[in-house]
Amino acid sequence: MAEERDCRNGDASKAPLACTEDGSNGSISGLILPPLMTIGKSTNILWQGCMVKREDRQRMLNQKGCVIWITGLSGSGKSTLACTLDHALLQRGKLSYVLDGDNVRHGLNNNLGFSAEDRAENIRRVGEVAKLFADAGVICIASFISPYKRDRDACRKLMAPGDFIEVYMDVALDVCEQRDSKGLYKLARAGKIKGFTGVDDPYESPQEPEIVMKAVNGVYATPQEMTVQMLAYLEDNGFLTVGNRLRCSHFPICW
Ligand SMILES: Nc1ncnc2c1ncn2[C@@H]1O[C@H](COP(=O)(O)OS(=O)(=O)O)[C@@H](OP(=O)(O)O)[C@H]1O
Ligand SMILES: Nc1ncnc2c1ncn2[C@@H]1O[C@H](COP(=O)(O)OP(=O)(O)O)[C@@H](O)[C@H]1O
Repeated sequence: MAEERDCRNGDASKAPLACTEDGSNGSISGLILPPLMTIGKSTNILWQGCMVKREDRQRMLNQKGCVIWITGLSGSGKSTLACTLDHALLQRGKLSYVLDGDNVRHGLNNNLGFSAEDRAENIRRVGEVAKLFADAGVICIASFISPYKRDRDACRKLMAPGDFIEVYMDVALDVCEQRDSKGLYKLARAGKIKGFTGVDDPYESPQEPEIVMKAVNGVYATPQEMTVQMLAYLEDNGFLTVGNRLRCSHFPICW
């Protein structure tokens, strides 16, 4: 006989053992069970909650998790800004983590190329990973070309309003091409790389990014100046302090 379990408390040890074919697990011996869900190709699944919440982690870290999404052409300075900001936050005792296009494509996304479909899937996965980092209370800095507005907007929608900070590196193509730190533009112009963003693949500029990094009187800000601007934004919008530090007495059991 199947053991009866209740999953209402979000406790792994109490996961439901039975379900009906219509996706609900119905009622077993009078227990009212929450409905099982179908998410994409996953059937009969339930959200598993834990006692420790995002707010608790944020109070422990004294910061608010968020996603800083840096978008722009190759060579526009995304990675440089991401790493400089990451370093500055560390020095302030804040926990951040950089997700960078090149790096993520070494592992999680090493089965993806640069077709429109693969770029969309790349950004979808990264958006989900970034959301998990933010849920962990981390300031997640995502640095991706992310050329399509629809894909970026889908990532924004994963987050609570205000927690997705889109930063547009508005750097002219010819400037990026002059920098060409990896020699990729040269290869693209020579026809040795097909579908290179800005050369023979599109880049859709953000319409309403939270922050735009662009030239003023023809001069681009340094990565350090941009980092100062980013820190001010995070400070002004309450991401660097939550006050009310976490205490053990907050929980029913103090370990
Ligand atoms: N065809 C093509 N188009 C654009 N970029 C290319 C391409 N092929 C390789 N690369 C290198 O891959 C880096 C971009 O990866 P991303 O994951 O950020 O791209 S995307 O968001 O999925 O469009 C990009 O890194 P960055 O220069 O840091 O942007 C390039 O080094
Ligand atoms: N604000 C800036 N001003 C001038 N050069 C920059 C700036 N930011 C980055 N660079 C240089 O431009 C090149 C590309 O920067 P990178 O951060 O790798 O861009 P992306 O990640 O967008 O491809 C590197 O050589 C970097 O040193």
